[in-house]
Amino acid sequence: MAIVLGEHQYGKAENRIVRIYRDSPRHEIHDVNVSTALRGAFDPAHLTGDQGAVLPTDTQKQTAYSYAKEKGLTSIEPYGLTLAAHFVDDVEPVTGARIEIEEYEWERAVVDGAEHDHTFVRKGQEVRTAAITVEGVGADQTSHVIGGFKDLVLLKTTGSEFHGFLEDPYTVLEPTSDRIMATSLVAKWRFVMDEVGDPAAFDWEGVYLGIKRTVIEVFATLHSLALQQTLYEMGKAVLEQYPFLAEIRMSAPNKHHFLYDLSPFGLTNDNEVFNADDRPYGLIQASVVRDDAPAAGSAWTIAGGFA
Ligand SMILES: O=c1[nH]c(=O)c2[nH]c(=O)[nH]c2[nH]1
Repeated sequence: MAIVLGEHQYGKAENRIVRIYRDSPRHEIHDVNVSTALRGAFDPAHLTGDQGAVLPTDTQKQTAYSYAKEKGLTSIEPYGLTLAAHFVDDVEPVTGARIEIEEYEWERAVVDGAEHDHTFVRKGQEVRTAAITVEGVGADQTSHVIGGFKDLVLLKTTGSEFHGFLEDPYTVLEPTSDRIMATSLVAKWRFVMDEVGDPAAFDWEGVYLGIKRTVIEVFATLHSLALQQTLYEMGKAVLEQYPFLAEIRMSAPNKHHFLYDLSPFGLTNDNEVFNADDRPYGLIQASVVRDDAPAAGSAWTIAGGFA
């Protein structure tokens, strides 16, 4: 029996980078949280404490900030691709890099009925995400981009049913033909990089907004028989809209709203007053996949299963 070093990676987590474009009086803001992770032959650092191959996490941080200026930071996907490719291409021991990014959106403050040039109000909606993996060198190099969002909180007050489910001795849930449906949606979609083409010329912003719009439209307009059905229809609509997406993975907590019992007060409750239950929550997860899509390779892989 021998005890050996397993998979490992290292990097600087959660670099909170705010990039301002101030070339004109109308400033632009990009507010992101960037995590880097480098993979390669870093065994000596663990086994003997030899740092010869280790590019410090501090250097990774400095590079992430510097690239926000040097290479620009507008769309998070190409920024992540450039940063990941730099670590793999220019830092000898690095064979793979994964960059995870969250973006916090700001909207312009409105002053005297007009959008302000340099004052912003944080948007309370979803957080945009990206996970970029670059591996290998030269002609063997592969790049993966997963776009996404989390915390997109959606609620509809009708147009949702849940009945006809399997019942056993422990089933107490009443069927319903009219309920509130609410979730805080997480979605991640995988780009087919050959079809994206030049990342610098691709419309990352338009695609992001288009996916979000489609997801919201399906949630609103589909008369839902279960959150499972809603997820599938959302994913299908997104893949139909964008042929360069291979798959979409979604995680949807079912934020239960239970009708509150007002009968002790002699009141009827015709789907008007609910208790918004915090936990436990149903957790519905589904992926929707194009069956001829290229294999995912390491696009989703998190080394060592580290969270
Ligand atoms: O949309 C739903 N899907 C379920 O699987 C489920 N289970 C449950 O108790 N409520 C719901 N709602």
